[in-house]
Amino acid sequence: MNHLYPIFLKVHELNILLIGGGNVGTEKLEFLLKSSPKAQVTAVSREFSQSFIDLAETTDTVTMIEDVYHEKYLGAKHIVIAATDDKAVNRQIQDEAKERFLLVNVADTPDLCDFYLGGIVTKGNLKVAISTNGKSPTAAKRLRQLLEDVLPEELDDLLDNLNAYRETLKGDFEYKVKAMNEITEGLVKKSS
Ligand SMILES: C[C@@]1(CC(=O)O)C2=NC(=C\c3[nH]c(c(CCC(=O)O)c3CC(=O)O)Cc3[nH]c(c(CC(=O)O)c3CCC(=O)O)/C=C3\N/C(=C\2)[C@@H](CCC(=O)O)[C@]3(C)CC(=O)O)/[C@H]1CCC(=O)O
Ligand SMILES: NC(=O)c1ccc[n+]([C@@H]2O[C@H](COP(=O)([O-])OP(=O)(O)OC[C@H]3O[C@@H](n4cnc5c(N)ncnc54)[C@H](O)[C@@H]3O)[C@@H](O)[C@H]2O)c1
Repeated sequence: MNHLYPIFLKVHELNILLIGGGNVGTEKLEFLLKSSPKAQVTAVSREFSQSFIDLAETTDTVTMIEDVYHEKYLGAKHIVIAATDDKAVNRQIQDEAKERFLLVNVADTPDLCDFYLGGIVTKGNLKVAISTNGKSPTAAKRLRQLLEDVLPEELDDLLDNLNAYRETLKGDFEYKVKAMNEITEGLVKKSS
């Protein structure tokens, strides 16, 4: 069964705690910033790899704290991502985050995750998130690459135009739904 429910988080307005500044931590930060360049991230790690530091320094929204994990770092956070190479520490982070009802992701350990990070395609205002329910992150990556390639950049113009048209509609809600459905009908019509 696939029980996952995708949501689109405004991570520039939420506080994320990322623990572990090595290979996996860098990968998670890279994909986070690629999609959300102003993501508010506090990174705590015993030590940070040079690639993590280089990446973190590309934005002023990532703060690095060189320290071992302590539960005090969970304070004032909404979301936690554990990416240390110490399984016991990752488990401790998960336990202590759950006690505080925080949403937690233990990178690369599906059983300990409240949510998965997905493959993400951005075309202006359009955002497509991809998950394989944890079955194959590589397939999520390949699908992301495929969709990045086939979804035209013009999609964003289309969304802008539809938004402008929607603003011109004067009728009630029902009228607007009908008008929007009519004008977008061609998007899903199969040519015979
Ligand atoms: C999508 C993406 C987003 C991101 O990272 O932001 C992402 N993993 C990516 C790449 C990737 N990760 C790994 C490989 C090496 C190949 C391989 O091992 O398969 C590659 C491919 C590569 O790097 O080429 C290693 C790996 N990952 C997980 C496990 C454990 C397991 O599967 O049991 C292992 C084995 C660890 C080990 O061997 O010990 C688990 C998870 N990885 C997820 C997300 C979540 C499920 C997403 C879904 O539902 O599909 C989940 C469940 C939890 C999480 O981490 O959130 C990102 C692609 C971004 C992009 O390119 O667009
Ligand atoms: N590198 C990969 O591509 C990969 C692939 C699959 C699985 N994994 C697994 O993922 C885990 C992380 O791998 P990695 O390559 O990122 O390791 P890494 O050694 O590059 O990074 C681990 C980071 O965690 C930090 N750390 C360790 N204990 C800490 C603590 N108590 N508090 C704060 N920070 C702490 C270290 O300082 C380091 O920066 C490992 O268990 C590894 O086996 C890695």
